[in-house]
Amino acid sequence: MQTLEHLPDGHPPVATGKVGLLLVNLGTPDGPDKQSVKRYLKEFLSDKRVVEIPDIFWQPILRGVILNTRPAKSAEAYSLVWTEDGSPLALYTRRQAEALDEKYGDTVHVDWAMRYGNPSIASRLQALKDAGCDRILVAPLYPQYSGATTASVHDAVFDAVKAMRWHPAIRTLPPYHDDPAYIAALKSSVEAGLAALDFEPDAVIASFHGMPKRTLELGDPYHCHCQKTARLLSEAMGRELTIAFQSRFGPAKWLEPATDMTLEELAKDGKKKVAIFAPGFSSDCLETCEELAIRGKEDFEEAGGERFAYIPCLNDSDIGIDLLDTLMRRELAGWV
Ligand SMILES: C=CC1=C(C)c2cc3[nH]c(cc4nc(cc5[nH]c(cc1n2)c(C)c5CCC(=O)O)C(CCC(=O)O)=C4C)c(C)c3C=C
Ligand SMILES: [Fe+2]
Ligand SMILES: [Fe+2]
Repeated sequence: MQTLEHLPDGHPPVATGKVGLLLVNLGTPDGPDKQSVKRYLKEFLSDKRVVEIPDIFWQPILRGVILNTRPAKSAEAYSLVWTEDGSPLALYTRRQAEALDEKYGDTVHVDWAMRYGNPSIASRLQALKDAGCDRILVAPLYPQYSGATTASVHDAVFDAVKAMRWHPAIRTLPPYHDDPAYIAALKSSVEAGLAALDFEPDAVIASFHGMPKRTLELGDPYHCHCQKTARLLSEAMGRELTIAFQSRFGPAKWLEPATDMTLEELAKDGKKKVAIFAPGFSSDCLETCEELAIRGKEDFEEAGGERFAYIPCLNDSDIGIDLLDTLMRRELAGWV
């Protein structure tokens, strides 16, 4: 880090000359308890990018109904997947940042943040700034763009810099749903997962997080990005993939087919052995560890399925870190 020289009297010391990289994921509660989950859900579900209903209608439902019922149920689910080092999402995101920081040494200062909960985007951007980073690449770790995820991270970043007198230069990582490096990483990881099974699946399912169907009609590219990822991966692997959308929330219509219904239908159609993976999540999290690996398995077996395998996300595997490295180096070009 350089410190600006020849500052006039009274000017505070200025740290400058470094490049920062901030990995950002969705966010997770501080603990698997009802209060922590309630705090997290309140912040998450009050984001207008996530629930696009005017506050006058939505806040009474959120505060009067959802925050009095969902936290207990969700806390129970979180407690099933919580690790000694915290929530899986926070654990893998931190490890991804540490692995990249180790790779980049002094050239790039790497940190991580969560859109909701801790560590916040504002606090980590300020920490990078304080460490002398005047050029910062912000990387929302979502391969497929959606307003609810990628754009919401951008909102939080630009809200945070609004409070700064001297802005760092900011770059953001574009969606990488069709990037050959991403498709190749998924192919290697899924093929290794399949090769380790002691059965040949009748169906391989790519399960993406769902979104309200209305967002597609309003022009959000998320659904198209998911379809393209699945098509490119299927072509690269030379095998059919079944696409499905998980984690439906609320009464509105969501993208289809739903993962739980797909598992049930496959079992009923005689496809008794399945493998499932979640290409849209760069880290394992509640939605993969609990909803897919635990509940998905139960639902499939209850419907008559016999063998079920969950293939983990890229996380901080060598394949996963190499992918992040490729993506970040490209976006850092000219800065390092
Ligand atoms: C990967 C992309 C994601 C999209 C798109 C997305 C949209 C979306 N999610 C909700 C509601 C919930 N999601 C929850 C958890 C959750 N969601 C994502 C990712 C995407 N969400 C992740 C990575 C996680 C896991 C967080 C963790 O701590 O592990 C939850 C909270 C859990 C629960 O109570 O079930 C909710 C609620 C909406 C409404 C939405 C699109 C509008
Ligand atoms: Fe570093
Ligand atoms: Fe979600």
